[in-house]
Amino acid sequence: MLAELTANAVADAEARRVDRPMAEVEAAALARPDALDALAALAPAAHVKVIAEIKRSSPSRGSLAAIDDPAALARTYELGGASAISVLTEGRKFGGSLADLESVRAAVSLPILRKDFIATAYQVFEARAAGADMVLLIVAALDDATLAELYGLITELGMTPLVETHSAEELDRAARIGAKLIGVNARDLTTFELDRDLFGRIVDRFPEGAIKVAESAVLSAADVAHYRAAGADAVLVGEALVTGDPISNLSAFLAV
Ligand SMILES: O=P(O)(O)OC[C@@H](O)[C@@H](O)c1c[nH]c2ccccc12
Repeated sequence: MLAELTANAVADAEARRVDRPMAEVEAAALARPDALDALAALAPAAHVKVIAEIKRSSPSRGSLAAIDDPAALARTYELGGASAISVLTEGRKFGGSLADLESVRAAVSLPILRKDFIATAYQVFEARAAGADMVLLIVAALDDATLAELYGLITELGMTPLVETHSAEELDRAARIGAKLIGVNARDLTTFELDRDLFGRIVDRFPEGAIKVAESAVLSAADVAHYRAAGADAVLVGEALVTGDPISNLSAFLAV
């Protein structure tokens, strides 16, 4: 499943590249104002930080919300106290696009994550050209050489990689490339199974000083409290915010 999602995302990017060659995207990326400092925005604090996600659907959960105006939802997230915004740009299974990210960029001043299945330099330049400040790198989808290469390119462009893991071994791989912002996804992207306790089981393997993000399966303040008690600096929340009332959910999550 993860391999297929990644192969399809790369194929879609290659199709876009026919109309918009690398040189053009690279120039657009370099013409953007500097990326925002996501490490500062998500730094450990006395309260948990929320990365609020814009996601229309997912392969595991099906259709979630229409989200006709992603910019308006992003503004709501910002007003509600989110520290960063995640925009799913994958089109086939998640219903997102780079245009969503661009419209969110124009609407908020929070750091924005391009959430997609990134495996090529072209996709990284696309992210920056659309205004992203962070790019997701899923360790399970990348070999060590590609992971290191994309990590380097993202940082060179002034952005912050969010390195996503789903096991102690993957956390070690993230540590080895010097990742400073690391997520543990409760959902296994190869089987879609959920394991809310994974974060707590492997939290000790986070490298010193890295920001700890718990991803997925936050439906209530109790889930946030569960991750916070296990040591999460931030939680990445999608479904609960796109299907419920974002303001009241955010305020409940931030009160943990
Ligand atoms: O909707 P949830 O359960 O709150 O999860 C959000 C986020 O963690 C999830 O969308 C996600 C985590 N890692 C991913 C990688 C690709 C696509 C999606 C994801």
